[in-house]
Amino acid sequence: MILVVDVGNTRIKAAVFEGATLFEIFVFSKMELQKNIENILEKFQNVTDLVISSVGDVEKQSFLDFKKVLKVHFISHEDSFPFHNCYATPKTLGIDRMVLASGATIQFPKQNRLVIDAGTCITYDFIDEKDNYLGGAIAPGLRLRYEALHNYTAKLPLLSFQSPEDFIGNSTSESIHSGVVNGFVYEIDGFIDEYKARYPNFIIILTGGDTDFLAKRLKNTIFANSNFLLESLNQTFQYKIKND
Ligand SMILES: Nc1ncnc2c1ncn2[C@@H]1O[C@H](COP(=O)(O)OP(=O)(O)OP(=O)(O)O)[C@@H](O)[C@H]1O
Ligand SMILES: CC(C)(CO)[C@@H](O)C(=O)NCCC(=O)O
Ligand SMILES: [K+]
Repeated sequence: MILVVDVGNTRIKAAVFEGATLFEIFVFSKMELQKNIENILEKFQNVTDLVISSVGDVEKQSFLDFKKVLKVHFISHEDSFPFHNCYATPKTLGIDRMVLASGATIQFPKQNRLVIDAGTCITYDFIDEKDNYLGGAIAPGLRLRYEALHNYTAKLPLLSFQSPEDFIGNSTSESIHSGVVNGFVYEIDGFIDEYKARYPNFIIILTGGDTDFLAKRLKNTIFANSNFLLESLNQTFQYKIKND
């Protein structure tokens, strides 16, 4: 069994796999990292490998402490990946984006793929049918937009996500919800339309913390899977051990 851990900028997500089978998912904060991993290992005593993809600011040492009991692997730019990286600055490409691109390449062979990860940031990643990773886009995620409005103005309150009544907001809160939520959805649909103008066929995979909310609202057909990064991490690791 392997334990995969995705360290994002907001939360940590972990999952236990045996082959392709996902047993359980865990979500926790950085503060509770070690305690949670200990609990997972207590529950799943057959875990032999810990596989980490991190874009967050968690100390490597927090994971290295587990070296006494299992093998610890940090997915890094030096690993083998199933795509050709055409990014002009491959070393600065986020490991989470590389893992998503691997998952898309492995799960959806021989086709153009667009991966949209709506997390702390929203990222777009495009891998063409010849398995060239081309790049994409990075923008603030949904929650970050609410926070930015509040943090960088004097008068705007910090609101929690709420579906806007209409695109014409008739109060401060409705204006904020419309700007953030409708703006987010229009932006994503707009990006997808740009990709469509360049590539007649591609599949769209949607993942990240805002998957369920977005899946209902986008006009395009998508594969919505909030566990796609965890599944891709498992597949990236299987690919790495076969190819290293
Ligand atoms: N319990 C929660 N805590 C924080 N964000 C949540 C929660 N539930 C849903 N969300 C939504 O998920 C988004 C954050 O996504 P996610 O948790 O995937 O981010 P993350 O942990 O930083 O991961 P990544 O760095 O991979 O984006 C926010 O925009 C927020 O609207
Ligand atoms: C964009 C984020 C923050 C998304 O999690 C992460 O992939 C990252 O830190 N990327 C580095 C920059 C890049 O991907 O080009
Ligand atoms: K993200």
